[in-house]
Amino acid sequence: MNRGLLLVLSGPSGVGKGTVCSELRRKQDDLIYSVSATTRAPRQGEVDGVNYFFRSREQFQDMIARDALLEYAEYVGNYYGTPRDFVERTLDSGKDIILEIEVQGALKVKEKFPEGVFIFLVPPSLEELKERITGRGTEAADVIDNRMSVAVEEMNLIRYYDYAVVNDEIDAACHRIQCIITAERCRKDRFLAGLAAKKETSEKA
Ligand SMILES: Nc1nc2c(ncn2[C@@H]2O[C@H](COP(=O)(O)OP(=O)(O)O)[C@@H](O)[C@H]2O)c(=O)[nH]1
Ligand SMILES: Nc1ncnc2c1ncn2[C@@H]1O[C@H](COP(=O)(O)OP(=O)(O)O)[C@@H](O)[C@H]1O
Repeated sequence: MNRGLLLVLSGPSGVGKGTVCSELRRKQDDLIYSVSATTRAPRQGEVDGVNYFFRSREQFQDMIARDALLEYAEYVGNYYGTPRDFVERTLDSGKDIILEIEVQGALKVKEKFPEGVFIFLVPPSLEELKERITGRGTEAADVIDNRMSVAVEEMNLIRYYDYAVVNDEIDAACHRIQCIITAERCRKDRFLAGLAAKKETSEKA
C-alpha cells in the first residue's frame, strides 16, 4: 500500500486557516482532517473531539511524556499538538491527511516528514490581518497585539514552505489549495509509476 500525502496548512493566526480549512472540508471529502489537542478553553460552539481535544495542562504534559504527539507548540500561553497515532495510521492506510497548525509546529513536522506538502496561507496585507483578528471578536486587546507581533515574525518563515497561498477570498484560496492537492497527487502518481517502470526494466535485464 502506498502511503498517503501529508499536507500541512499553516500561517499566522487570524489569516483564515480555520475558515479556509472548513471550506476545504466541505469541498474535498477525500481528505482526512487531523484534530489537534489543546489546553486552551473551548470557544462558544466548539465541541471536544471535533474542533479540538480539549485537555488540561497535566493531561497534555502526559501526552508529551508518552511521545503521543507528532509535534506540539506553546502558543500565546497554551499548548497545541497533533496526536501522532492518527496521522501515522491514516498515512499507512494510503489516505491523504491535512494538518492545520501554527508555523513552529509545521516546521517540526517538516523535520520528521520532509516529503510533506507545506502550504503557507498569506494575508492580503498586515492591516487586513489585524482586522480579521479583531473582527473575530474572540480575543482581548492585549492578546490581539501579542498575536500581531507573533504574526509579523511568523511571516519570515514563509521561505521554508513549498507554496504560498494568498487568502484574499475564501473560495479563491480554497480553490488554489485544491489545485495544489491535485498537482501533488499527480506528481506522486508519476513518481510511483516511474519507480514501477524502473523495477520492471531491471527485472527484465
Ligand atoms: N503546532 C500546532 N499548532 C496548532 C495545532 N492546532 C492548532 N494550532 C494552531 O494554534 C493557533 C491557535 O489556534 P486557536 O486558538 O484555535 O486560534 P485561531 O486558529 O487563531 O482561531 C493557530 O495558529 C492554529 O493553527 C497543533 O496541533 N499544533
Ligand atoms: N478570505 C477572507 N476574507 C475575509 N475574512 C476572512 C477570510 N478568511 C478568514 N476570514 C475571517 O478572518 C477571521 C480569522 O479567521 P480564522 O479562520 O479564525 O483564522 P486562523 O485559523 O488562521 O487563526 C475570521 O473572522 C474569519 O471569518
